[in-house]
Amino acid sequence: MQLIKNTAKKNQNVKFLQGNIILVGMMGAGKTTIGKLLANHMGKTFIDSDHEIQQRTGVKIPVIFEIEGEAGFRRRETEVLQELVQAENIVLATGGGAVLSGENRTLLRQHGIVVYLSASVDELQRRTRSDKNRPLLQTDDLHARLMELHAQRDALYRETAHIIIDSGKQGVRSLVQRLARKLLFFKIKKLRAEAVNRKKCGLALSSKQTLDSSQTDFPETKNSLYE
Ligand SMILES: Nc1ncnc2c1ncn2[C@@H]1O[C@H](COP(=O)(O)OP(=O)(O)O)[C@@H](O)[C@H]1O
Ligand SMILES: O=C(O)C1=C[C@@H](OP(=O)(O)O)[C@@H](O)[C@H](O)C1
Ligand SMILES: [Mg+2]
Repeated sequence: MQLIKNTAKKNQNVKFLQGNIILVGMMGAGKTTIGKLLANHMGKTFIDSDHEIQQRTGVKIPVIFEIEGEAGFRRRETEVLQELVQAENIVLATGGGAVLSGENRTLLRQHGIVVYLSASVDELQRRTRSDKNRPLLQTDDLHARLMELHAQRDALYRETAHIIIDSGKQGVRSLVQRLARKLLFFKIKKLRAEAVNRKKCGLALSSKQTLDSSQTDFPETKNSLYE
């Protein structure tokens, strides 16, 4: 009986949370790993922008960096993101540098709930130290490089995200469950804010019988679920 209740509740939540979820964060934050599990948990399709770029070019990311430089990779990344965000009901894992462009940041925020998976530099170092597929991390001093990238990017991830979650403190499965709960609360909060505003707009209309554009704008839900 409990199982039936739980399943019914999960199905309700799945329906309620239709739409895109977009993961941003540093290399090693877990965007690809958590993204796959989250998509499975929420009945969404998983897409990874790096994977997509590799599919389309037929080569691995280090080869793109070698031939076209980082600038060439960034052009491809923007192009692919513009296309991928048009999908519906996906979990999109972006590459760690996607937020470097203002154009990308706006695009991502407009097309889904953006989640910043944050982690300490020590944790990121543990997770990426033996990786050969991240050209920006092929250096003698991995810790210093990660510190530098984190200093450049942390504010951009925060600016882009609707939700921030620390990905460093627990196993991946409980992280996915915690994130799913946060997404649910975020949606509830957003709908409440919209309902309150509709009510306000209605009252303003009946008293003034006018409606200008500032009254129709719903409040930004920006960064409303920080830990
Ligand atoms: N929350 C986590 N806890 C422990 N290890 C993790 C976690 N998230 C990812 N990892 C591990 O870190 C490595 C990098 O993860 P990945 O998903 O590729 O990160 P990203 O796509 O953000 O660069 C992988 O080996 C993965 O298993
Ligand atoms: O942070 C970055 O600039 C990059 C992150 C990588 O993706 P992950 O964040 O999935 O490792 C990949 O897009 C490329 O190597 C550049
Ligand atoms: Mg990844």
